[in-house]
Amino acid sequence: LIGITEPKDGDLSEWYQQVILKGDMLEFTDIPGCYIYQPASYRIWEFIQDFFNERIRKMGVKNCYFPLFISEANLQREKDHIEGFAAEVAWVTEGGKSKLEKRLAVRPTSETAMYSFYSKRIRSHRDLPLKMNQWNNVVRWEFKHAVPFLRSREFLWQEGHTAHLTEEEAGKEVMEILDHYASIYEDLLAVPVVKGQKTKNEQFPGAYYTKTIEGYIPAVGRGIQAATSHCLGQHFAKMFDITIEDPKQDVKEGEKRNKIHVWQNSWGFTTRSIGVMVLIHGDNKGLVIPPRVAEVQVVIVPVGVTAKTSAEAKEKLYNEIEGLRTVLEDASVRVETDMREGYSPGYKFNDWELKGVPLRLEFGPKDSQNGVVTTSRRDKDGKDTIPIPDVAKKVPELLETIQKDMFNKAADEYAAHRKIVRQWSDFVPTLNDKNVLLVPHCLGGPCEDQIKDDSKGNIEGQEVDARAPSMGAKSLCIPHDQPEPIAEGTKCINPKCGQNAEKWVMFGRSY
Ligand SMILES: O=C(C[C@H]1NCCC[C@H]1O)Cn1cnc2c(c1=O)CCCC2
Ligand SMILES: [Mg+2]
Repeated sequence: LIGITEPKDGDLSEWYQQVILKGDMLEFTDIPGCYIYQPASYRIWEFIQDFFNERIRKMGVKNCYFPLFISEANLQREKDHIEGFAAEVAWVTEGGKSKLEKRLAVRPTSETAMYSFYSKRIRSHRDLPLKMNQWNNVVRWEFKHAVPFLRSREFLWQEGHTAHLTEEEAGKEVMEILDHYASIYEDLLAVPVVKGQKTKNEQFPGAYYTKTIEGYIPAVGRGIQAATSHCLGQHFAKMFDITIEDPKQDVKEGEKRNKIHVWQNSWGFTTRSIGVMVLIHGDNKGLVIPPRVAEVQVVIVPVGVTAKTSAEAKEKLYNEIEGLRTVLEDASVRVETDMREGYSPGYKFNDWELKGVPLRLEFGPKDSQNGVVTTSRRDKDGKDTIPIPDVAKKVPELLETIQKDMFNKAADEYAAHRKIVRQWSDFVPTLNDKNVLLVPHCLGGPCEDQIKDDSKGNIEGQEVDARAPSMGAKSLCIPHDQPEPIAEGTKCINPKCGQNAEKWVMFGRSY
C-alpha cells in the first residue's frame, strides 16, 4: 500500500481521488456520479447527524420520511420551481416487465412531495409551527462533471421543511438553522465559512430569500456553497393551498374567518461537506481528520521492538500498551492499537496517516524506560512526549488543540484570500491569485452576469491557473459581516454598470 503519489499542489483532482480512495472514504461504481460511501466517510456523516439531530430536536423539529418517488402531477404543482431544474429530474418509466402508466420522478428534493401533505396536515393556527425534517438521498441528474462528495448524481442530505404563522417567526428559524450549519462546519469539521444572503440571481427560484454559508478551497482558490437555509415566503403555500383561518381576525357570530397562507422555510445540508473537509485539511500523506469527527482519534503503535527484544520485554511492552489504551478509553478517547505482526512501524505510520488519524502515540522500550509516550500529530510535523501518568488528561487536551489549530489554520487561509477590491482593473488579477473578492455591487442580476462574462479566462501575462478552467466569477453571497459602510456615491465595481453600489458582495470562481 503506497502513499499518495500526486502532490496536492500538482493535479488536484488526481490528488483528491487518491486521498479519498486510499483513505477508504469512497469507492467508484460503474455509474458515473454514483459513489459508495465507505464506513470511514459514513462515520463522519453520522457524527454530523448526531450533532444536528440534537440541535433541531431542541427546536421542536421532528424527523420523518417521505417516498422516494414523486408523481409527475405533484412535481408539476409548482411550475417555475421545477422549470429551472427540469433537466435534472430522473424518472422511473417501467416496473418490472411493464411500462408505467404515468412515469414517476425520483425525488430531487421533497417540497412537492411534502407540501401536498402539509395542505391536509395544517388546518388551524394550532397546527403551527409545523417542523419536519428528513434524512434521505436525492437524485439530480446533473451533466456537469461529477466530483466525489462535491457534485454527485445521488447524494445524502437532510431537508428541513417548516411552516409558521408569521414571516418574523420563519425568519428567526432560518437564521437559527444557518447558525447550526455554520457550527457543523466550524466546530465539527474545522472548516471556516462566511454567512450571508444569496443575491436574487443566485438564490433558488422558489425562495423568498436564501441564507447561505460559503466555504473556500485554498488548493484551487474557489468558493463553494456549503449549505443553504431558505425562507420560502407564502409562495409554496399558495401553490399547495396551505392555509389556516386567521386567528387574529375578530369575527361576528357565524361570520367566516379569512384564510391566510402560512410562511414556510426549507433548509438543506449535504454530504458535500465531507468533500470540503477533505479538500481543506488533506495533505500529501493523505486524509487529515479533525478529532471531533475522527472515528479513531488516537492510534498507539509499538516501536523499537526488534528480533533482539526478549520475549518478556515484548510481553511487558504490549501489556503497557494495553494499559494505555484502557486509560484513554476511560477518558472517552476513541483509540486503537496497531499490534499487527510483520509490519514495520513505518508501514503502520503510513497506513494511519492515509486514514487521517489525528494523533499517533509511539511507545517502545525506551519510552517505557523514560516513563513517557511519544506523540506525533497528524496536522503538524515533529514529535513530543507526554509523561505516562498525564496521558488521561493531556491526550484529550492535545486533541482539542489539534481541532482548534486545524480550524485556525483554515480560517487564516480563508481570511488571507478574501480580498477587498475597489476597482475593476484589480478584479481579474486578484481573482486569478486564488482569491474570492469583496466588491461594492449594485445587486443587479444582469450586472452580475456581465461580471461573470468579463472575468472568464486570463488576462495578458497572467496565466489562469490551469486547474481552474476559465470560468467567470459569480456572486457567492452578500456577507452579513460587511467590511465597512459603502461610502456615499460609491459606484458598482462593474465599469459597464454605472449604478450606485448597494452592498459589499463576495464574488469568486466556485464549484
Ligand atoms: O432543493 C432546493 C431547495 C431546497 N430543498 C430542500 C432543502 C433546502 C433547499 O435545497 C432547490 N432545488 C435545487 N435543485 C433542484 C430542485 C430544487 O428545488 C428541483 C428539481 C431538481 C433540481
Ligand atoms: Mg443544482
